[in-house]
Amino acid sequence: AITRGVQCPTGQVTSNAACCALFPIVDNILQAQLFDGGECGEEAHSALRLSFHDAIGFSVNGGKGGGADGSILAFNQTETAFHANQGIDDITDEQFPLFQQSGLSAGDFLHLAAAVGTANCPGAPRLKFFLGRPAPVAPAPDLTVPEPTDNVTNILARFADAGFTPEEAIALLSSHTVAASDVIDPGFTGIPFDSTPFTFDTQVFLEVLLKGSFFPGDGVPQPAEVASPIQGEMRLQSDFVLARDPRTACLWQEMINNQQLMQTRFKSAMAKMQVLGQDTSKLIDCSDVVPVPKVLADPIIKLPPTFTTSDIEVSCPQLRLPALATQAGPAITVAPV
Ligand code: HEM
Ligand SMILES: [Ca+2]
Repeated sequence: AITRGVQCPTGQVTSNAACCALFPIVDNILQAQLFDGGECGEEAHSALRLSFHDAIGFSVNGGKGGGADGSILAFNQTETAFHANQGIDDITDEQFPLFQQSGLSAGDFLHLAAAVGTANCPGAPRLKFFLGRPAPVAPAPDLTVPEPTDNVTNILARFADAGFTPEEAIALLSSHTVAASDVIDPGFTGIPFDSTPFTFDTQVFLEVLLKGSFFPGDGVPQPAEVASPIQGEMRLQSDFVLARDPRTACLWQEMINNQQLMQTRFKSAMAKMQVLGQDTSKLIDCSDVVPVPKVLADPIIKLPPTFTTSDIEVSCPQLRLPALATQAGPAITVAPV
């Protein structure tokens, strides 16, 4: 095979010499320090969420923020005070000194961190990374980040204003397969959104559609949540309504047990999101610095123990549900992450 590209002083091959500087940042700053040696843990999850909360501060109609520019990191005092960014100061606090050490712009550092953190989650697609975002000029204004109490009309309108179709919005929500809540339920942290918060599988699309009966933490329903199917799991109201609304139900349901579809759609929606508001003609494709995620040995998902297909609240009747087996054993409780 012909090797195209350049060999870096550190040994790796990349398409552009400008990308060589990123390998030591990926290995020594992101993987070794931020992600505890390459884990799909709390920091990887939060780095992915942060890329969304940064990028979505944008409007195709103008008048909002700079999009995927790192403003939430550079101007963290301002943006972390917004209600929708509650709890996100944990990850901006961790990233800020590492960003300063890296020599990258805030946007490049934050969006590289999201791509690398996601790559630590088995089953994830290998996200792209483009280098060269200028320093952000100002914080994003408040009220650009969707809230879990928002209705479907408002959520889709905000995504559309930022340039995303409903299909892309649902694709981006694949991220809730590696996610947990720290602030919805007062006094309880790390409450996962599906039973496999360390695996980038399609389990979340299934579990959000199952009949719900539990509230995690102290068991008191909060305004942002609705009953979940599994003890210890949280179901966001926004995920619940998006999974059932005629405008998005089929986009949601077709992800169930379709690892390939989820990966393809998530990868392309993330590629768009991570350069939102940027002049892409000035960016360099450094995607080959992103680690290759582990492939799932078995991407075929199962219903949680005791559930059957009749517990699925089918909301897209025109689409046939995949045949799913049920995991053996008694009802499970999911542990905090
Ligand atoms: C309708 C849009 C969305 C809403 C309403 C929403 C809401 C939330 C909420 C309330 C949390 C829990 C925060 C906490 O209690 O700590 C959360 C976590 C998370 N969200 Fe979203 N989200 C949305 C879209 C997205 C998108 C587009 C992404 C990424 C592309 C994303 C990635 C994540 C991740 C990875 C977490 C877990 C963070 C962690 O475990 O530390 N979300 N989301
Ligand atoms: Ca999962």
